[in-house]
Formats: sequence, C-alpha cells, structure tokens
Amino acid sequence: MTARVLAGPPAAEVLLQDAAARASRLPAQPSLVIVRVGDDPASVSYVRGKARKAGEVGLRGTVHALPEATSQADLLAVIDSLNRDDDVNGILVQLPLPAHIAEMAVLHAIDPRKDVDGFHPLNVGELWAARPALTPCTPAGIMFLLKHYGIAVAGVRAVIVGRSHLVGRPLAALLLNADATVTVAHSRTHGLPSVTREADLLIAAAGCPGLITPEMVKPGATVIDVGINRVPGAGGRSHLVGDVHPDVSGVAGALTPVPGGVGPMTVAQLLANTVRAAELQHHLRSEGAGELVR
Ligand SMILES: NC(=O)C1=CN([C@@H]2O[C@H](COP(=O)(O)OP(=O)(O)OC[C@H]3O[C@@H](n4cnc5c(N)ncnc54)[C@H](OP(=O)(O)O)[C@@H]3O)[C@@H](O)[C@H]2O)C=CC1
Ligand SMILES: Nc1nc(=O)c2c([nH]1)NC[C@@H]1CN(c3ccc(C(=O)N[C@@H](CCC(=O)O)C(=O)O)cc3)C=[N+]21
Repeated sequence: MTARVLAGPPAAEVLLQDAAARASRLPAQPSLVIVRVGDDPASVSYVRGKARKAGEVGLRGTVHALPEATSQADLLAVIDSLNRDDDVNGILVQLPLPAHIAEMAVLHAIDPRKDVDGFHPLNVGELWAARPALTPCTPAGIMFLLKHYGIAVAGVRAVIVGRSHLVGRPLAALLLNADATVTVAHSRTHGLPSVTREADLLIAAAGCPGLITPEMVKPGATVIDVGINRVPGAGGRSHLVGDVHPDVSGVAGALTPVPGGVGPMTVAQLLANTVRAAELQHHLRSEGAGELVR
C-alpha cells in the first residue's frame, strides 16, 4: 500500500481564495505587519514568503525588521505603536526571538484583536473554552487540510507528538473541539511507539527528522507531518525533511509531504486570520475573543 498524498497547495488555494474574496468586501485593504528581530536565515526566508503571499491575495504585507541587538523595551514600543495604528489589522512577531527578549512578555503585549498568531492568553483561553478566537496558524491550517481531504476527525483517536505553544497544544484543543479523542505525547512519554500505534490520526510535530518510523504507525492511519528540518544532503546542499520517515508511506493510509504539506497551509491560514482580524475590527463580525476587550 502507498499512502494517499495530502498535498498542501490545493487546499491552501481554497483557503486563500476565500480570504481574498472576503478581503475585497472590506472597506479598506487588510494589512499585516510581520516583526522580525535579527537575521536568522530561516526566519528571513519564511517572513519574506509570508509577505509575498499576502500581496498575491490582495492584502498589504509589511516586514518590520529590527536588529538582533534590539532591546525588549524597544520591541515593546514598536508593538505598542502597531497596536495603536488603525491601519494595521494583524501583527505577527516571528519566533524564535533573540535570547535576551522574553517571548511571553512580547506575545502578551499584542492587542488580542490583532493577534493573528493566536498566542495571546485571551485567544488561548477562548480556544480551550471552545469559543471563537484567533487560532494559531499551523493547527488551524491542519484542520482545514483534513476537512479539505474529507478526513474524519469526530470520534477518532488522535495522537499528537509535541506539546509546544506553537503547534501541539493548540492543535490538541482544536481536535478536541472537533470531537476527536486526543492524546498529546512529548519527549518524556514512556513507550512512544505503543502510543502512536493507537492513532487513527497521527500528527508529528517534534522537530526530529525521521522520528516516526513504520512500526509506530497503525496500518491505514492518516499521518500529518508538521516537522520542517533542514538536513545536510549530497553535494554539501541542505534539504528539508519532516519528522516522518519516508517508509511510513508504505503503512499509512494518507500522508502529508514535506515540503508542500502543512507549511503552505500555515501561510494561507495566517492570511485568513488577518482577514478575520480585519472583519472583527470593522465590526463586520461579532464573534471572536477580541470583542471581549476594551
Ligand atoms: N509546517 C509548519 O508550518 C510548521 C512547522 N514547524 C516545525 O514543526 C516542528 C515542531 O515545531 P515546534 O512545535 O515549534 O517545536 P518545539 O521544539 O517547540 O517543540 C517540540 C515538541 O516535540 C517534543 N519532542 C521533541 N523530541 C521528541 C521525541 N524524540 N519524542 C517525543 N517528543 C519529542 C518536545 O517535547 P518536550 O516538550 O518534552 O521538550 C516538544 O513538546 C519543527 O520541526 C518546526 O520546524 C513549526 C511550526 C510551523
Ligand atoms: N510567530 C510565528 N508564527 C509562526 O507561524 C511561525 C513562527 N513564528 N516561527 C517559525 C515557524 C515555522 N513556520 C513555517 C511556516 C511556513 C513554512 C513553509 O511554508 N514551508 C514550506 C517550505 C519552505 C522552504 O522551502 O523553506 C513547505 O513546507 O512546503 C514553514 C514553517 C511558521 N512559524
């Protein structure tokens, strides 16, 4: 058996077209500002990709690049001015931040109505309470991908490997809200293979190349590979691999590729979240955590 390939781009396209149509109905062009601190090459490349995609679907995407040595106070001042700027609908601070900046202090400073990453505690709390909120892009993008390919979530056993604030935790909330039976595994989990083998829906978000091997997968399961790992390849060139070993395609029923799987969904969802944030700010939509503040 060879697993069905769940390609990201066709599903992302549906999400992007919907975002573009909604953007065109707004009184002003939705605007996203991505704040980047330092020059980590992966961050530079992701941020550029996100801003370019924004332009393609009729959003204004701006990159606010700050030097590595920027102080926490200066970064907070930038966020404060973006919070106050009515022309800015969405704010994303690219992670990771340099070690001298407290990530939580920064994420808490973003106006929850502009928090297109869904990392502010207000949005996190609303998500876990199963109320409308701005929702982290990778998990929300995965839910859209599953829906697009007609993969059932209600009632199934879902196992997530990884418990980060970026991916594992919010995905657990979304799957639970969609009536899956959810297990979250991590680096301290005893007997990981016996846990993952229970999964009808297995999500690998650990950042470990090839972690998920065929004997860890229930035959016919859907496997979502979130991992983006740059590894050295032949001829001194590096390439991207996921957390799922390629041989898993012989056991799984369906599998997302890397690249071209979850990554494009993340970018599309970011733009959809920006349009949603703009709708909230223009009072065209009443539901969403942002309505609870101020
Ligand atoms: N495709 C996309 O759009 C995106 C891809 N990514 C990629 O997804 C991966 C995960 O990202 P992120 O969540 O930010 O990573 P983090 O490093 O923040 O979290 C990794 C999680 O995986 C767990 N883990 C690590 N090693 C193992 C192991 N051997 N067995 C079981 N669990 C393990 C960790 O456990 P513990 O908590 O115990 O340390 C932790 O909970 C990365 O490769 C990242 O590049 C991230 C965001 C978006
Ligand atoms: N505040 C914040 N929000 C994030 O959502 C966030 C972040 N910080 N920091 C880093 C991670 C990582 N991330 C990715 C997004 C898109 C691709 C993506 O488009 N990947 C392409 C390949 C890109 C390439 O070739 O390099 C693909 O998988 O096909 C990957 C990774 C978002 N993250």
